[in-house]
Amino acid sequence: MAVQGEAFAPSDGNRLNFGLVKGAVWLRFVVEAGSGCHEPVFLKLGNPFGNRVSVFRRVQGEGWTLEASPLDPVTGAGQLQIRQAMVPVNPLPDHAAEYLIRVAGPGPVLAAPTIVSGRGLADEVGDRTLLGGLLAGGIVSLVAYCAVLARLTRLRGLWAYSASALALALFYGIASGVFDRALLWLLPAGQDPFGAVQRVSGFAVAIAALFHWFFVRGLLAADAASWRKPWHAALLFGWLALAISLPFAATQAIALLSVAVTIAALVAVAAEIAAALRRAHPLARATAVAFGSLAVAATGFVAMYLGLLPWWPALIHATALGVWAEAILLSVAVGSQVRDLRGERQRLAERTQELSRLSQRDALTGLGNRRAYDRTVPETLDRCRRAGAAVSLLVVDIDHFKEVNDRHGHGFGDQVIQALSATVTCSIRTSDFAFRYGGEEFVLLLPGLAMARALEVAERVRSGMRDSRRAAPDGSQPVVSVSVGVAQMQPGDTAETLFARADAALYRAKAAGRDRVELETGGAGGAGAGPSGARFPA
Ligand SMILES: Nc1nc2c(ncn2[C@@H]2O[C@H](COP(=O)(O)OP(=O)(O)OP(=O)(O)O)[C@@H](O)[C@H]2O)c(=O)[nH]1
Repeated sequence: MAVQGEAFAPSDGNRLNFGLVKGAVWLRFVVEAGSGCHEPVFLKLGNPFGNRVSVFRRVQGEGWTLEASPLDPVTGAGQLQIRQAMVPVNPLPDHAAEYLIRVAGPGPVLAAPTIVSGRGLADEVGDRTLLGGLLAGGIVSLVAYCAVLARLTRLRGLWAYSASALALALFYGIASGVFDRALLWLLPAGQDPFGAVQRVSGFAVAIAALFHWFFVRGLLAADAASWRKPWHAALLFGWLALAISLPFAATQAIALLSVAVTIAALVAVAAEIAAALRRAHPLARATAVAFGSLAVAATGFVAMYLGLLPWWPALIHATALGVWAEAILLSVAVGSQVRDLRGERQRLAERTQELSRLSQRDALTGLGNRRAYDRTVPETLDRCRRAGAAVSLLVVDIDHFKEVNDRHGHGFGDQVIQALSATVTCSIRTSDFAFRYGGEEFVLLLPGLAMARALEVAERVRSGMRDSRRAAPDGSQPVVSVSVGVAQMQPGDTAETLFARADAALYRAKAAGRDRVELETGGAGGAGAGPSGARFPA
């Protein structure tokens, strides 16, 4: 290849691409004498996969000399990078110079020679710094994003996703040369940087694929804990241990292992998605589309790398786009799942509230049941005691209810219970409480009412019940009466002692002939401490 003076102008028009060739590629070019270019010009051998480049130079009339290896980062004085051989091609004013360049590597060889000016080279370094910045920013934001999402959704698999993204970023960083300096710095003296590039990138892809599998498992697994099986961790740590011993391992073996692990992990991901699709997991389809887009791009990239497809740099970006497409699709899917979960939580909260309300209601009368009684009475007594307010408790029991049932049937008995409930509800204020304590026994809790007013309420219930009539199945309108026992809270009273005194009063009302109101006769916890009993005969 002869480089003419006018062809020195760096432009994309000078880009030659020899594609992927197995073995070695030899390039020969001549720089003619006095070509009149004074700006430093370089032949850049784009060589993204870390092949070896040797440059031989011959000035007119002399023998071939091996240029200081352009791949030696030390002697290259900043012009040489691991995968970019920069060969200075400025012609001598009087002599033509001839160059022979050999590009070779253990795998496919790519040689894409480009003429760049010194300024172009500086721009390229700037571009690379920008790319490095974007990559670093992208990684940090992706990890932060995954952390926030993981916290919000409690989907642990998202940590695996950010680990996968980190590993993939490592691959891209290495493939694009962003991490060259770091890699050279880390590499023990005497180690082959090209082999290291291949091994580290192979490892990075395999680790990305492994973490991807963990992520998809975490996302789609039927049993949330199953993805954390110990052998997953063992696999991962085994792999990391291999990665640590990287510089000492054989390149070919490691490359093969990397490919095997990558393929196995990708097959596992596909199997996971297929199983989730069969189970109709809500995220299965989005994951299939997302993973599919990444898989198509990555397959194209690998095919290109293996020489099955023509070299097309855009495919590298397609893989990056695949990653982003996956990230976006999964975000949308996870977001919609979060929305569904929020809705579900809201519905559950409402249902729980409803159930808790129902669990404290008596089905026949709609009044508070025994559970509501047990919750409300101690609380109310406490509140009234602290406020220094009086509180009275009434126990109301239907007289001869067994007889009512026996004579007129249980249906009619139920109607009587409902009638008592209605009478009770009409006789108290909204701030009072009424409970169906047991079968035909009701309890009224009247905060703020002392004995005299409580008696009035009790009497209202008793007379109201007596006056209310309903037709029995036999056409008669039997009178159904109730007996009431009344007690007022005394210092030291508990719900139990207060109830016991009201119940004792009720017992006396029953004993005295029923259809009457009886007051307590004892004080808190026993006899003699309270107001004296009173009787309201029918
Ligand atoms: N119809 C109906 N009957 C009930 C219900 N709950 C309890 N009972 C009945 O109420 C009756 C209560 O009878 P007892 O405890 O002997 O009392 P009583 O017959 O009212 O006699 P005294 O209380 O002494 O006047 C029983 O026959 C129970 O079956 C209910 O929800 N519906």
